[in-house]
Amino acid sequence: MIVTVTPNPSIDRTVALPGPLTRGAVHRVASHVDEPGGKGVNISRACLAAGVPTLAVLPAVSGDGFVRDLERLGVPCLVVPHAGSMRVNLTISEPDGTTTKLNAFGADTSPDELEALADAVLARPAGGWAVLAGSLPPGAPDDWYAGLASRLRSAGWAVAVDTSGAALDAVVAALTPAAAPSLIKPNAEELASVTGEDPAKLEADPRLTAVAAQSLVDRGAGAVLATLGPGGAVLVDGSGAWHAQPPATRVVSTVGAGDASMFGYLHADLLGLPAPERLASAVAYGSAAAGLPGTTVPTPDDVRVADVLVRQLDPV
Ligand SMILES: Nc1ncnc2c1ncn2[C@@H]1O[C@H](COP(=O)(O)OP(=O)(O)O)[C@@H](O)[C@H]1O
Ligand SMILES: O=P(O)(O)OC[C@H]1O[C@](O)(COP(=O)(O)O)[C@@H](O)[C@@H]1O
Repeated sequence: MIVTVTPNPSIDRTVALPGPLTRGAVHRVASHVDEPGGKGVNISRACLAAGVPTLAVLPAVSGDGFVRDLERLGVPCLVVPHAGSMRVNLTISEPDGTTTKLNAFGADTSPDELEALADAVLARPAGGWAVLAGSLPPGAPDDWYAGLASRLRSAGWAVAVDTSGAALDAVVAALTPAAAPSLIKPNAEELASVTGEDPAKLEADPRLTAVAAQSLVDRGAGAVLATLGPGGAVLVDGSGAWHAQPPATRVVSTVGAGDASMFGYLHADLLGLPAPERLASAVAYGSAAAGLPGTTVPTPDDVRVADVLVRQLDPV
């Protein structure tokens, strides 16, 4: 079971351009599509495609188009009543795969709404993974994920966190072996921001990434899956460090690649696979997502795990 919590979901609007984007110019779009998105929502959609039981917990105006779209897709969801309108995150997709994202803040949340989101998971019998994912909406305290991760761990959940900025800083500041997330999934920029490294150097150097990731494991994180875009990903846990190189990929849209890699990791974990195979699954899913348009979620048929090259890194 994978329960996802997305406190700041989004309508993902993708406009595909017939040629390169020129700043300041008027463009005619080749196509456009709206999809229900946000990090946990995408992970629940990947669960559905792979037959993994899931529940997507999110705030929304009940019965609005976003919820109807999720229901139409068949995504099991628990919707906490929300007063504001759903944000729209805009992706501009160019024919060479260049992806430009403009992410909105989202509508204000309230303490009641946040507690209802937390209760929705805490009221369930613990089992499997709880995934806390995406930015926090305006009005949420920066340490909301850190506090919820600790409560969920105490209740017996395995907890995965994928966030950025002040919310990620707070998760890292609160790391202790007893209350830390079981998995943190930063990309190079996010890992750099909490370790003081240079993101470009991390992307180019899996060994340096492993050292940065190990510093979070040393402070209590169960494992760190550091994704490096075209450079694949590095996994560090208490037992070792590995790097995985993706298969050759014709990139169409990288939106949702990180969410797909989180799903690939969790799916392999639920199957009881060892660390190198969890990493291979993460990278195969991420790269499959990068080869699909918009926020399209990969299905198991899209994924080429056998083409991912995994190597163990020397002890950090
Ligand atoms: N240009 C690319 N080519 C091949 N695979 C990619 C590319 N960009 C992303 N991926 C795959 O998606 C995963 C997640 O991408 P990344 O950009 O690091 O995450 P995020 O979306 O969280 O920033 C990578 O580990 C990789 O497997
Ligand atoms: O909450 P944030 O950080 O604004 O991110 C939300 C956006 O990220 C996505 O979940 C995609 O994330 P990834 O590209 O990192 O997988 C989109 O669906 C959504 O628009």
